[in-house]
Amino acid sequence: MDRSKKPAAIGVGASLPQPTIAIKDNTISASLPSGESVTIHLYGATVTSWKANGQEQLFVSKKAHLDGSKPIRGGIPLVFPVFGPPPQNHVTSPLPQHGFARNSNWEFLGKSSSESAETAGQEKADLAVKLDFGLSHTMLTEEFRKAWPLEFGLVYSVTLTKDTLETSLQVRNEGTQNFEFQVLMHTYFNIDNISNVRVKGLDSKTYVDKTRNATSHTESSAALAITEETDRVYKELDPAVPVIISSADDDKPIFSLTRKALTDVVVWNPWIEKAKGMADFGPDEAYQNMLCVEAGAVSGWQTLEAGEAWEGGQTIKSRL
Ligand SMILES: O=P(O)(O)OC[C@H]1O[C@H](O)[C@H](O)[C@@H](O)[C@@H]1O
Repeated sequence: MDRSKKPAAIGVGASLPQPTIAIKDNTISASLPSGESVTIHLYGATVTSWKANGQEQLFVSKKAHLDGSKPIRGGIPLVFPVFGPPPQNHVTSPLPQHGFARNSNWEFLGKSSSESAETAGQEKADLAVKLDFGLSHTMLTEEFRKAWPLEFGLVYSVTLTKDTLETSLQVRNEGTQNFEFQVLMHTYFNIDNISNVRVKGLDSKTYVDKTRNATSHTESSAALAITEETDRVYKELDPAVPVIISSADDDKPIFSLTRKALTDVVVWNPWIEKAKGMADFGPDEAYQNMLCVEAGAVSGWQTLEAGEAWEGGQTIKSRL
């Protein structure tokens, strides 16, 4: 990891309340003076808490392993360089499901804060704190390095503002040959009750239904209700158009999700039987309190030439 690229503090007004950072037990937390906070485990650079409007916005299973023995079941695990079970006869074939990023130890590169000059001292909405995390091929376990022997650098940035959480990933090819990758931000949203939410913004989009032998369909619902096991990869979405989790009662948005360079969106809920079957998912009925809406580039492969960089990300707005 090139440490000379550490982020610098920018535009910090000395007299204004500033974000605070706490580093404890392999987790990094940042809080804004207005009360919002975010926590990231270095294991997987997994965001495990995002509090806004006085409420936890992310779902984490009560049985999640937080000791680095297994990818964390909840929050925002980062999927890289392959989504799902790797295909056969591919460079990613020896890797586990969803790759190695979510089960590797990342390093904390530092934080930066910013506040727009026009609003400084008046409107705190623009105060932002950005935490950067790095993972490179030299940091992987020997097993993962053997399984994916390519030279890469990842910088994952988590930015908290009063109303949003942004996660973005930069992938650098530091080797001498091209490589292919997939990436996905596997966000587990915390919801009151699955029967009371709808997913909007998928209407007329083509999706692959992984619960029905990966068959292709076209979404006909403008407000998708989740009433059974759901595992769908929606393709070719305009990243600038939000996908919205809304309330079925009053149609108000609960979360909205815009993306950069991530044109696929996965919608996943394990429902009753699958939830029971996952040893790290609990309690069993918690499938009612979560919905994964995952921004990714997973239906094809991104090709990155030697020396080149790629960047993609998501911005989540909560309880608008
Ligand atoms: O159990 P995991 O490896 O964490 O995967 C959890 C889920 O991730 C994605 O949403 C996939 O589309 C699902 O097929 C998978 O079951």
